[in-house]
Amino acid sequence: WYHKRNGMKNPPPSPPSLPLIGNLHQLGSLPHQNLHIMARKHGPIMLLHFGSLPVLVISSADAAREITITHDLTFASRPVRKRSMKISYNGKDVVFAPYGEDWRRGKSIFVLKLLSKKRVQSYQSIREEETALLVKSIQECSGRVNLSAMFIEFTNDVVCRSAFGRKYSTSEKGKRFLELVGELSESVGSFSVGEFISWLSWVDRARGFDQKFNSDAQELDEFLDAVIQERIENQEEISGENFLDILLEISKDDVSVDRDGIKAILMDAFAAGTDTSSTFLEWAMTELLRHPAVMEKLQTEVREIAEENREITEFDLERMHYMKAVIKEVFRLHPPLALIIPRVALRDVEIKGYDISAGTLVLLNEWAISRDPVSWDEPEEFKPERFLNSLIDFKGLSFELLPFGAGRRVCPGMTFAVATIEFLLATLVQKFNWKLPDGVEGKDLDMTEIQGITVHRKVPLLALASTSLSK
Ligand code: HEM
Repeated sequence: WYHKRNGMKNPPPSPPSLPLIGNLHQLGSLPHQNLHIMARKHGPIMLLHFGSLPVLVISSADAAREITITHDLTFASRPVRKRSMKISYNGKDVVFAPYGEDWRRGKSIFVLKLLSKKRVQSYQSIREEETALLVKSIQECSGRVNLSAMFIEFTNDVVCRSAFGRKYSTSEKGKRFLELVGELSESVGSFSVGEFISWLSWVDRARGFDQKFNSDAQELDEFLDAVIQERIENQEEISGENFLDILLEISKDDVSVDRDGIKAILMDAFAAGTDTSSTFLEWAMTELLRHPAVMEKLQTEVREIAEENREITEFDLERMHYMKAVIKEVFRLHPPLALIIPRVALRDVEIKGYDISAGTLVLLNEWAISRDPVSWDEPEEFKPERFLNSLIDFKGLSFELLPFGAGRRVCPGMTFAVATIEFLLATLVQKFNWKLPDGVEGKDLDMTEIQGITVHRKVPLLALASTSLSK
């Protein structure tokens, strides 16, 4: 019915669907896992329907290349949805902006001005200071360390200092700001019934979703406005060394970067840059605690390159080849954005012989791609060694590993995120020995996932740390 209506000659295989709701009921609470199961039966290029909206689900490296490189321009846009438009100031940001002039301008600000290699190096002192603070809190913790909570605070502080030049996690207002960013991004990321089935939009209204979303968005807007206003009124505080100062500087010459544009870009940095990195760190420590032999090998490498009490340098990190392999393996098994931020087809196109119509929503299931047995031996096993003599990287050219996406919409925060993650992870294994509390063995560690903005651990990760001298 759907296909006939859309006039498609050869649509991709589709699982059976229900009238009116399509396949929405099959997504469950962990859509990436359920879509993975469905793709095993129907193939790596699969067509679903959310309400009447056609949704293409991609689950292999080969098909991902078609979307992100071969037909990059056709799939360079994001769907225009009510909620994402609201928090992105009508697409004045980068993450949710439809393909066009605003997106291009915003993306080049991220790539060239806020997150260039040189600029990321200039944030090194922030990474060092925040890592030292985390080490200190672990040393002061007499019992179990809640690593999940610590990683969230750490990444929030690193992004906050890089974005605003100061931390907000200590004030009540600041804490509320971070909470709002989390809640709003999560609700944009979830599949709300009313967005796909317009006659059911009363369900969202009746549940109070819309009202809460709008009042949260307003509160967040007021916070950002106040921060910007304060900076404008205290010109002497402008250092030019954080996102806000750089954006204010750009807005002097470029009228298109107005107040809303600045707020939208700042919002992106928090929505896209905090939970992604803390989720990664949480899974990295989880896998190391589950695999003591990998932990030991990593500690040996790190401690040989940077002896115990010496601070690790960026030059040291470059020589830590095993650590880089561990990081790739964690990204492979636990991509923080398991379903890459949705794209949309701008025109009719043929993918591997299948007809895709303009307006189709595209979901790249990175979780499925990086577990595909066609690309990976023993895909469910955590084996960093697989990367030691391999050219596969996560920079967007190896389609079997795309935690940061690829093509025009690739993540501009990769260098920033990897610098933060590498430095913290190396320091944590250099300075401490780790084990699970209460005699829990690695193999018994609860690995249940939960879908928020990212796919993170359902149960917080608790661990015991001892200084590496007391092995
Ligand atoms: C481990 C950390 C991170 C992961 C796994 C991650 C992953 C991703 C992914 C998968 C996308 C979508 C790419 C696509 O559609 O092909 C994306 C987009 C984006 N990310 Fe990241 N990201 C991370 C950190 C960051 C950081 C630290 C920032 C900024 C401070 C950032 C800013 C953005 C922006 C602005 C976009 C939108 C790009 C566009 O639509 O053109 N990300 N990220």
